[in-house]
Amino acid sequence: MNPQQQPKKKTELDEALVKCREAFYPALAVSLFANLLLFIAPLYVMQIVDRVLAIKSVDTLMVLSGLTIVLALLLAFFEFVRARLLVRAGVKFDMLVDAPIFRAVTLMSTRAPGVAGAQALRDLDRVRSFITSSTAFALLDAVWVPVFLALAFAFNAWVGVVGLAGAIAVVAIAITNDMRTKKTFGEANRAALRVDSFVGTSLRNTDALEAMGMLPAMLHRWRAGHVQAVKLQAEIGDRSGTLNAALRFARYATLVLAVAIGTYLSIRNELSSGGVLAAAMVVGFALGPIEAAVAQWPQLLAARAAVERLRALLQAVPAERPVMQLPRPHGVVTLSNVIAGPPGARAAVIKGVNVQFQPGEVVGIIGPSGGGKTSVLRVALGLWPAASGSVRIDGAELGQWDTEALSKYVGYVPQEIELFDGTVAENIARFADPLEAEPIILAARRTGLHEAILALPDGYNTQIGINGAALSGGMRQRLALARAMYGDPVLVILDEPNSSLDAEGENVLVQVVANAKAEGRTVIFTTHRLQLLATADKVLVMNNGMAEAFGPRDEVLARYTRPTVVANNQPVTQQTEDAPPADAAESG
Ligand SMILES: Nc1ncnc2c1ncn2[C@@H]1O[C@H](COP(=O)(O)OP(=O)(O)OP(=O)(O)O)[C@@H](O)[C@H]1O
Repeated sequence: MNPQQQPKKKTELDEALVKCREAFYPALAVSLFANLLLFIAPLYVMQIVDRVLAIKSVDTLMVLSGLTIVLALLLAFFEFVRARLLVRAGVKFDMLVDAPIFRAVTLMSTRAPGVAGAQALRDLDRVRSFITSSTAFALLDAVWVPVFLALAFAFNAWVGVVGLAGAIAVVAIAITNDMRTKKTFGEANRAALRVDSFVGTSLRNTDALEAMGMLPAMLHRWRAGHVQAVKLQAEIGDRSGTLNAALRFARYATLVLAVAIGTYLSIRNELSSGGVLAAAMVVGFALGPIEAAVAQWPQLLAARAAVERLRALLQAVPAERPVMQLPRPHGVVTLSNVIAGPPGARAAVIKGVNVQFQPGEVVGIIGPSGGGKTSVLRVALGLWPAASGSVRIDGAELGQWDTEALSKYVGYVPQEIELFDGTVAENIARFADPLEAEPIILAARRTGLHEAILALPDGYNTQIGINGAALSGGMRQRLALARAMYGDPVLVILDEPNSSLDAEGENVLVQVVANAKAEGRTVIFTTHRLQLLATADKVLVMNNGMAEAFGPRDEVLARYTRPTVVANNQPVTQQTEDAPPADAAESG
């Protein structure tokens, strides 16, 4: 159904990030305490070297060591609390965005089929694990680096200068690296996504791949993309290796400088021997978090890219505006001057369609392949938004309807049957929770499936496999029909519902359509076969995205065909030679 478009501004992701940030503040505070406690070690070393060794007091050694161990325990406690806070922040983030992302992924894949869905769910995992990762810890620590540098200055001005110079060197290395890697990183990401998408579509069509020996050609094509992705990853790996080497050098050089300066000051009696050791430790601690944060930079970039992709996804499929609940529709469907196409496409596929379908009316849509039959159904369902004109149900534009509420009154059998991994009952009931036996059995009976389902190994509880793999093509189509007839569908839309049906199945379908009509439902179907078309009150001929003809069945068909007589005495028609848009003349 038609999601209400909102201006591209804040998404649920941004709101979740703000909430997540709030959860970060306590973690940040705990980080400060944890980092301050780190400074116990240099102080301890200084006391030991300068005092304990000088006075040779075992008691002082024991007291100082005991105290330091207690403080180390406190440090461990802070680390423990911080880890828990971050894990909770990650879970909170996930909980806030998982439903909107799943919704966006689902809607996006009906509009632009591909594997963007799998990628988005992986991105969600990536962002959540980033929040709880050692990278997030390093970043939290890095925030306090200025405080440690200030402490280093307080300890000794020269030690502070060395620490500051080291920090500046590390940050400069990181910035240079970021500037050099950013482009390659983006390219590597896009290449990996292209390969993912290719694998996703190929794996869906493995029968054709294997049966027609397309595997080597596909392997060749996959490899080309894969090799490019691997090369780019290797390039990033190389640069990351250089970065780490440069970082290590900067850190060692800074430490050596700190010791050298400390020793020089010690020679001039401005610093004690313990002070020299402590100075090296203070500088090490001040640089540690920056170095860790810089080393984890690729993870940060990957998480940032994932956030951007998720944000773009949520902007493409914005949340619905809450709308007022409307009463059960009667099923009047009106398309007024509708121009539409797949989301994002420049050219219109439906080019100005004006039709109205009434409750209790059966409309058959015919026309040449590519004429726009499926597309007009997609527009009527709101799967494709109207670029101009309007689509109304009972006079209210699709946007005025609550999508979920309206969907209950819609039964749809798509051209490519989509069933979901679960039981027969779950699929008929559209995965309603809890499942109610009565409407499920009613839908099965309406479509003549009840007995066939009972004959399955587990009856209604039979697992049908991914996309109904465990069922025959005809059974899949009939199950999809039962799902469409589940509940109280006011609008029944069937896109070539008989393409996989045998004669018996087709008879059932004709009966289902007749019953739906008798119950006052609006039935719209596309077909290439005559038997089903005979049930239509009206015929819409779609050609080149336009409604070429719309009116009572016989009137419309007469424009394209000349009467003929067939064995079963059905009023059947044949194509005329001059006007052949409707391939409905193929015999069923
Ligand atoms: N997702 C899409 N993206 C771009 N173009 C599309 C998309 N879906 C359909 N089209 C184009 O819209 C036109 C109408 O397609 P549509 O599937 O509606 O035809 P149809 O009449 O149902 O054909 P058929 O009888 O073969 O199913 C075609 O030219 C098709 O290429």
